[in-house]
Amino acid sequence: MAGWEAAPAKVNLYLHVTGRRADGYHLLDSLVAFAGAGDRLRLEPAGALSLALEGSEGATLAAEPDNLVLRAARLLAEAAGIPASGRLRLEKNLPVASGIGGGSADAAAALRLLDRAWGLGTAPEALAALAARLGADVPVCLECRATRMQGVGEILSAAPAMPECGILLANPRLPLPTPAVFRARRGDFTPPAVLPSGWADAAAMARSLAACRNDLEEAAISLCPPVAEVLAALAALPGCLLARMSGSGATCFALFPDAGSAESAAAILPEAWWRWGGGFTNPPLPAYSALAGGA
Ligand SMILES: C[C@@](CO)(OP(=O)(O)O)[C@H](O)COP(=O)(O)OP(=O)(O)OC[C@H]1O[C@@H](n2ccc(N)nc2=O)[C@H](O)[C@@H]1O
Ligand SMILES: Nc1ncnc2c1ncn2[C@@H]1O[C@H](COP(=O)(O)OP(=O)(O)O)[C@@H](O)[C@H]1O
Repeated sequence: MAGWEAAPAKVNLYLHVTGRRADGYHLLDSLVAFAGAGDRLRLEPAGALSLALEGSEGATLAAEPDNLVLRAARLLAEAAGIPASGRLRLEKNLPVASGIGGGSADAAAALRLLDRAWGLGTAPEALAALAARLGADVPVCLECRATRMQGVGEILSAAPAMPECGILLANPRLPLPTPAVFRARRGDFTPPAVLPSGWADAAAMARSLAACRNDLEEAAISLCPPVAEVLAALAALPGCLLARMSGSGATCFALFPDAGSAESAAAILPEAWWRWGGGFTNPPLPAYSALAGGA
């Protein structure tokens, strides 16, 4: 039986809203990276499909029938024409509804884990299509490594070569639902970013990213003013190279030269906040990659 499958936190290093589709969904351009922080998912042998929640944030999310992990499991089983089975255990460490895609990462982890455990060998493109049906962020979470995301999340391409870099995540423990933030957004659209093929070090990456923005930051602050306090606290940390909000918030991130300085800086932040400091995760996952040109 498979071990723990990692569901790392997704970080939008920049997020440009470039347009809007006729159905109301927003067109995005975003560089997405994955932090060492995350949830974990495990499958144990059992008959009927079930889900048990554990971990520091587990109590905030009931094992309701529409949990994204169960939806992913049922969708995969249905596509394969098999009954969904097994006892899933989700260790929930990421705050819920916080702009770091915990639910999307869990759904993607469920697709990877169950495809393997059920011996399905689903083609990467077919798995990515199932992922897109579960949420706009699930395809990029299936990749699980630094990726450029466009369209509403379905157009994925290789990220610039990422340097060694530390990342700190901080959330004021206030949930912020994604639809409300998109609804509150005002202003023009932003063109897609122009990115180099890679960065020599974290400082060069931060300088380049500083020319980009998160187009949802203003809307998130209007709905949840403490986001501005988190951003100010991060920007003031010694060694901080860039402070910005991730996704639709309320989690904000700060970049540091290395994982050790991000970890030390996290300890300075208020204990009442959810905070994490460390490095990025960038594993090669060729078996599940639907990126043009493969891994
Ligand atoms: C904003 C982003 C950036 O990575 O992240 P989060 O803040 O959610 O982590 C994502 O695009 C979110 O993806 P995801 O969380 O999967 O969104 P979904 O469940 O598909 O959509 C929730 C709702 O957000 C709005 N939505 C979402 C994505 C998009 N490109 N345009 C939208 O307008 C729609 O109102 C939709 O009904
Ligand atoms: N396994 C899950 N983890 C987190 N949220 C989930 C999960 N399953 C369903 N949800 C629902 O999805 C919504 C978005 O959750 P999440 O992915 O954490 O948000 P965000 O992408 O903003 O970080 C939550 O409000 C929650 O009710």
